[in-house]
Amino acid sequence: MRLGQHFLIDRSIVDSIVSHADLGLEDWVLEIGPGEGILTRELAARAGRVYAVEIDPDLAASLCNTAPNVMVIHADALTVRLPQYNKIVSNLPYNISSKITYRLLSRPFDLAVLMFQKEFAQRLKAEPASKIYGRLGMVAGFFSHIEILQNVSRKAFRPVPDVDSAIVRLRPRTERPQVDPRAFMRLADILFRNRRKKVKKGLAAYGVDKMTLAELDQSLINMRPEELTPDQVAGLILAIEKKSDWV
Ligand SMILES: C[S@@+](CC[C@H](N)C(=O)[O-])C[C@H]1O[C@@H](n2cnc3c(N)ncnc32)[C@H](O)[C@@H]1O
Repeated sequence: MRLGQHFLIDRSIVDSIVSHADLGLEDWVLEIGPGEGILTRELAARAGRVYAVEIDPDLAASLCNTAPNVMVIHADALTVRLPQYNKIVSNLPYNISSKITYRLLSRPFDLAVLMFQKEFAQRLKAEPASKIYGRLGMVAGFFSHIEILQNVSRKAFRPVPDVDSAIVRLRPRTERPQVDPRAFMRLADILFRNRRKKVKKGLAAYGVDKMTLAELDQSLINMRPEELTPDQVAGLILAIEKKSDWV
């Protein structure tokens, strides 16, 4: 389904998502893809504000009178200028899971409770060197602590999708190495475009010259991208910046 319109019908799942978000009146919540508003109404009852970003014009129009503290934004969540929020709570449209996750991870937030396709949630939380670890796991693991809270049967949605789901909680890693988020994203992207090659090949594509490459930790740069932890990648970026005046 093009817009990923599978609506939650199981109230116990709605209650679970909302309770894991630990909401209070001080919270401003971003909801991506409110749909018919089953989650939106519960968020509005607990949080100070809810920004609900919905791409479908009919659904957006029908949500407008949900509650006085719900601001409906009729737009594409991938491109719209996002409002200020501190928590993100959404049953996401699965067709944009990767792109929206990359977008949200690099922006400030206190807590996110999100529903993803189950396999996507597993890739998000994947450990380095595991079969399913890739760019997504590296980037998500750099920016956040990830918990898979609960698996959700496909029967909790109408129409019933072809896949099961999982509720995931993300908390920002305040202790992460201080590298430019855009630099991290770019290097992770380049490394996994060359995932069968050694890390040094990806670094060359990132723009690192031969002299700088020779000064980096050789055991790291001779590994494959999927063997590197997020912090080892961040360490490489810091070392490159230190050894060259190249930013
Ligand atoms: C999986 S449904 C979830 C609906 C609702 N939150 C629920 O739990 O019942 C995803 C929703 O996201 C909307 N959507 C899809 N792509 C979108 C985009 N790029 N930006 C904003 N909303 C989008 C769909 O129209 C749909 O209402």
